Amino acid sequence: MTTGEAPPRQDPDTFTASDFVVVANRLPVDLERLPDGTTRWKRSPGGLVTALEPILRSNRGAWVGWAGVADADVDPIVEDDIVLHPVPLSADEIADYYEGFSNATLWPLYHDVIVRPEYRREWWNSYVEVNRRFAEATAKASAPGATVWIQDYQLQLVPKMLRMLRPDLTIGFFLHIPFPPVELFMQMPWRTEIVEGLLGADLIGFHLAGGATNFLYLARRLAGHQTSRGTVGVRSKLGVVQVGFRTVRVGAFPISIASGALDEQSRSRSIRARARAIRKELGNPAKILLGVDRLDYTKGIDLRLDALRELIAEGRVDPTDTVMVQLATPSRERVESYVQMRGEIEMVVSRINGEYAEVGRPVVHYIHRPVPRDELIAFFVAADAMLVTPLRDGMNLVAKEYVACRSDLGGALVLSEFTGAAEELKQAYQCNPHDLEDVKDKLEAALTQTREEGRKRMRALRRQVLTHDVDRWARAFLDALAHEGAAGPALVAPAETGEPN
Ligand SMILES: Nc1ncnc2c1ncn2[C@@H]1O[C@H](COP(=O)(O)OP(=O)(O)O)[C@@H](O)[C@H]1O
Ligand SMILES: O=P(O)(O)OC[C@H]1O[C@H](O[C@H]2O[C@H](CO)[C@@H](O)[C@H](O)[C@H]2O)[C@H](O)[C@@H](O)[C@@H]1O
Repeated sequence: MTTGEAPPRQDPDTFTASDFVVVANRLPVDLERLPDGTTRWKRSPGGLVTALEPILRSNRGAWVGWAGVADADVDPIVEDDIVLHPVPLSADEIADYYEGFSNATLWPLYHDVIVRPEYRREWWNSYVEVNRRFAEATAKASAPGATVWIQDYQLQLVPKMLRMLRPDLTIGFFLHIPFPPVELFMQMPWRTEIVEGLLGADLIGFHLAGGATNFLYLARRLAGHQTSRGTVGVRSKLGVVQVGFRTVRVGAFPISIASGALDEQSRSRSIRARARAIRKELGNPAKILLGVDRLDYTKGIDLRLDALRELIAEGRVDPTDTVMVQLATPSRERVESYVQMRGEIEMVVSRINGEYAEVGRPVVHYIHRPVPRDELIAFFVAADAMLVTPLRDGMNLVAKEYVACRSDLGGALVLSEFTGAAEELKQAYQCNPHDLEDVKDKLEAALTQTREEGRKRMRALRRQVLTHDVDRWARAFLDALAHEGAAGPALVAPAETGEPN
């Protein structure tokens, strides 16, 4: 999407309702207020936007979402054939619904309680109120019989609210973050409301089969519905929940990237030249390590830095010819756990540089701002090892982007077992991020692999990423959503809940 300038405005009374509507907390672009009082649009952060933007553009649909700043009273706009419907949020709602319930309650709870979730009633009330506003905006934006695809943990009540407003719609829901183990989900004071909110959809998608199975168990136990039993397949063998006369289907659909387009971009002469220039600017080190993340405590940025520091201290990595680049997009900067984590990461960066850098030759280059797309691709092409070490991550598109950019079969991917991507990218150097020795060993293995070993692994990784792109993900989900429920598997009554299977 073109950004940087004010997009054309559209009279709110003249836009037509759409047959295909995506609903997400954020629009694909954020409104930015400049010091001189003018505004402009810039690409919003995160993998959800990376994945969905190309899909919506090719389907000429509508996108309902927040413009990223408080009280943005913006009319619907059209850009690249997508109608954008901004949903306004007040400063209090940003604090309570977005920073509070979404990112200080749900986000840590669904990411294995890496930090302690806070359960506050005023945050929940705001979450309900904002979900209602999204449901109403979506009802207005949708043509009769339209297909609506609701995204992610910020909007888990919208499926039920929307169904009550518009029973004519076909409603899909996709969760981009992990769905937690049952025993963690049971902490949530509003657990039944959330399960029932999601069950307003016709199809509920997760990245992994495990999340779908956990949800089926909760639909029996908390909402008292009959469900199918047994494993859910990947892009196949959906689970079912019988909600009165409605059948809700539940499945695993691992998300991906526009890998073909990225592969092509990364082969361009200008990107190759920029990758060489980056190496030169870094002082022509023998090895470049790269991290690319939103600055989030789930991403394990601190532990990859700890691993590097210990490898240097043990003489296993030479700081005079190894450079690490950590690109970190600012994220959720007013949430306390994010403030604290930023301080900790910046301390480790300074510590490594304090101990091992020479004047003009830092060991770790840390850039705390988003990098333009072409520049990011050049970094992927330049990096000898890509470090993806989250403690928990729904998918992690960065891992797939790196692989898509390595048509030269160079480079090596170090990948945490606790990412969704690890289920598909088996030939990466997979590590347990809770075991620092394991992270160090895998990092060292990645840096010392033979050329042949590296090529073999990268070839296999590329086969996976190039054949399973974001189009295939969207097609699998939308085909399943369109499919008129054929006879499903046998159902289990709520009384027989048993253990999560
Ligand atoms: N510093 C950065 N500059 C530009 N883009 C970034 C940066 N960090 C991450 N991104 C992009 O944001 C997306 C992150 O997606 P993903 O890895 O799935 O994690 P998440 O959605 O949790 O942030 C990727 O498309 C990645 O290229
Ligand atoms: O909107 P923000 O609060 O700034 O956060 C950005 C996005 O982060 C999360 O991304 C997730 O989706 C990716 C694509 O499916 C997945 O690869 C990654 O593992 C997830 O963390 C969040 O889920 C989005 O809603 C946010 O927009």
